Amino acid sequence: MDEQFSLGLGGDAKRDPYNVLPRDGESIYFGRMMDATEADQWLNHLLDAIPWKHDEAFIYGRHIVTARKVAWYGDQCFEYTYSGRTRTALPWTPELLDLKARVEDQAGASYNSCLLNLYADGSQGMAWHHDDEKGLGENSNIASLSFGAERRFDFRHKQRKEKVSVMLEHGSLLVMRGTTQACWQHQIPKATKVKQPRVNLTFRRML
Ligand SMILES: O=C(O)CCC(=O)C(=O)O
Ligand SMILES: [Fe+2]
Repeated sequence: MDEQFSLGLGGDAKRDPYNVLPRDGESIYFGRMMDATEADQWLNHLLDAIPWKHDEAFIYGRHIVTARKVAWYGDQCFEYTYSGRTRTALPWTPELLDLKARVEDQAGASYNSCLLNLYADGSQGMAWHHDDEKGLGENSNIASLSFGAERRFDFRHKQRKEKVSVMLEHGSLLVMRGTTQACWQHQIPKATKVKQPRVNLTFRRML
């Protein structure tokens, strides 16, 4: 083929959004929402400005402290309880509202809360789970924005045990919707070669 007609996808080429899941739900990977320079600025801002804290939980009566750090933001004084602890959301900052508006624009949905996760390096991950906090309702729409180290995100079908994965790039967006949470679990596996931090924001709508 003539070179001028070949449209190969280069390293940074923009791909159309696609559904990562082969069945039973929609998890749309939009790829990068911004260029690397802007994504770097967001990563630095979030690392500095968010009051990161280890998450605590009571599981089978035992006090657990996670390696990963978290923060929770939302519309006025949201409270939610999981693993035996009640948390109160911090009020939105102008910067988080800016990110939220851009995510809502891409996702075509609106959100009123955000859980932020900080993985210091590849020794930290998140075990298999689905997001089903009581306040989320059925067929919840969750938008996941990632900055920093590229990490693999795995889905596992609850019945069929089938697995699919997507690499979450710096500045990228993944939107989980439809029956994703009902039919699939997800995880961030540990990745021992990764030495850089990663920040993830999951925008949600609490009822
Ligand atoms: O860090 C991620 O990409 C996943 C976060 C996640 O699954 C959650 O917060 O429920
Ligand atoms: Fe999750």
